[in-house]
Amino acid sequence: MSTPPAIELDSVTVGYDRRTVCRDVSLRIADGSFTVFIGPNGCGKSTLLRTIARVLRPSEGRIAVLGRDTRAYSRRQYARTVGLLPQGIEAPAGMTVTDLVLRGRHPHRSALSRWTSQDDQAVTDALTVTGTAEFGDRVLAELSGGQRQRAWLAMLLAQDTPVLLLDEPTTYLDIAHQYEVLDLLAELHASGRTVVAVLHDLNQAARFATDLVVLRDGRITETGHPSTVLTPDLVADVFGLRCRIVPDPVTGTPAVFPEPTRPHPSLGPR
Ligand SMILES: Nc1ncnc2c1ncn2[C@@H]1O[C@H](COP(=O)(O)OP(=O)(O)OP(=O)(O)O)[C@@H](O)[C@H]1O
Repeated sequence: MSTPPAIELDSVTVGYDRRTVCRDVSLRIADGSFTVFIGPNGCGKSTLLRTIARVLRPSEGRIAVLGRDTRAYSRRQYARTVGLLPQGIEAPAGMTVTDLVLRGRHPHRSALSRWTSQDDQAVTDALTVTGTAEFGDRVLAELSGGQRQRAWLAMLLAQDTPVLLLDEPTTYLDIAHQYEVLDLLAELHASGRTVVAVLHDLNQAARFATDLVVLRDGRITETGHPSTVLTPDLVADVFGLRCRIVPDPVTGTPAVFPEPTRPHPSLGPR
């Protein structure tokens, strides 16, 4: 029997109050893929990710995760299966990094169960790999944006789910920490997890994704491997940007170089 997709959307329509954002979206995200959603601001990337995470409820259509309708999961079962790193979340006042990461273990424990060595290990590992152990005792509100982002990522890792959804996980991070996080996601992907992320940087998307999903105006316009999807025509069409695409000298994946959007004296004649 073939493996079911990690995530399957069947004619999903979703939005806010009476405003529809994504209409009739169907998509299969392969189990074990590293899928990246790209598209212009406001096209519905976060909305779709939050719908998969069950934060938003589709008005039409259905979503299945690991072959099972998402409505059939209990809250706890879903939190053990799908982890979400949302955008712009606030932690409760006074919460420390370690408190936050401990919360990642909640779905794995019942009210009566004891804290196990497995819980301990998951928390320690999450703090270590995200480089947050050194400020584990500090209050989140007093950290820099990048430190806070890594703390939320540590919580997600402690949750230890087979499916990870990440909405712009590199926001606030300096370039070294961006690549550390992306390399960490690549490692999680290599260990068999399904990673689905929203990224704005097309070069990073092309470097890390096994599959790109291109959205525009709440609809999917293209899906596939970055080397076939990412073309100058697609970038012009979807983002309205003229560009050249050359192989990334490090990885050979497509790298996007924009043409100037207005005359720029320092560029000289070409
Ligand atoms: N809570 C909300 N209530 C009402 N409308 C919303 C809400 N959140 C988002 N929207 C609207 O839904 C549309 C899609 O937003 P969404 O955040 O999904 O886009 P996005 O592709 O993730 O954008 P960005 O790249 O700017 O993060 C936008 O027009 C936005 O204004």
